[in-house]
Amino acid sequence: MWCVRKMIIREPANSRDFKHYTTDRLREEFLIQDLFQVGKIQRVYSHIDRIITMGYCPGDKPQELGEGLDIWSTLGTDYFLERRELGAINVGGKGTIKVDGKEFTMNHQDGIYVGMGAKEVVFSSEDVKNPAKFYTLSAPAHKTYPNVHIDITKAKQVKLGDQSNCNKRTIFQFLHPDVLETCQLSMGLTKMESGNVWNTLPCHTHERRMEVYFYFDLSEDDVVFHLMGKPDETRHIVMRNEEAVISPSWSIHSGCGSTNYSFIWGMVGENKAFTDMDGIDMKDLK
Ligand SMILES: O=C[C@H](O)[C@@H](O)CC(=O)C(=O)O
Ligand SMILES: [Zn+2]
Repeated sequence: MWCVRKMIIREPANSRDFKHYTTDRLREEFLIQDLFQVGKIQRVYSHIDRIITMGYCPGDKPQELGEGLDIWSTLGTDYFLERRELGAINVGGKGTIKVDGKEFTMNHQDGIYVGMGAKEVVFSSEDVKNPAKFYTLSAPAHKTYPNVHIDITKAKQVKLGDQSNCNKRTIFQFLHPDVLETCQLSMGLTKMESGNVWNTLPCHTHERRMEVYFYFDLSEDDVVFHLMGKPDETRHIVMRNEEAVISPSWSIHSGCGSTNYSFIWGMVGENKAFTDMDGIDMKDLK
């Protein structure tokens, strides 16, 4: 893992090398920690589809999207969103996001899409004691679509699973073609019901898109065993509250919690077809 001018860089991993990774190596390559430290910004740039996973947690001072970054030497542009789009969901207290002077109120669980070309994006918290936590993804873009604020009631809902399989959950699709337009970024939030612990089972891959999962709503003593790898060669990463994990296109991404939890998923790649998945038969898992 290496850090270039305040952004951690993650290189892609191939599935043949992946088989030999130790627990430490798995965590170094795929796990993203320390997303929300008041007054600090976390940014992890993956060479897989060039997705950037970020955490903004403003204290008494607002935070600017590209703050502290040498934009030219990291992104090769004059400003952060010159050739990029962005999605964010607030998992903390009330805050605001100002996009080129227009202020969007961001309540807990509100999402936003910011299109290519926005010059200034500023994150603020209303109450420093209960700061906003903006989980933010950005991907390369080549066209400008309008900025849209989406509260959770405007997200498209899909109910999946059942209590007897411990996987009853609701998928809230925020950045989805039926809700708003993006170039390539898809994003949403999945909530497990009480007593339900398995996400994304039966599991899948999607050769055409990579995905990042961000787990939250967990207590200090709870964990999610996040499963990854080729379906016949799985590994796990123990994840704690407010940590994210990168999933290459060849990898499953599923998990089992010590309790119920929520997670934000984000995808980039060839298409935005949420249902374009290569389903894995339970019998083929190893
Ligand atoms: O490709 C789609 C993603 O893996 C997730 O949206 C799956 C998910 O939220 C779930 O099944 O609970
Ligand atoms: Zn997926």
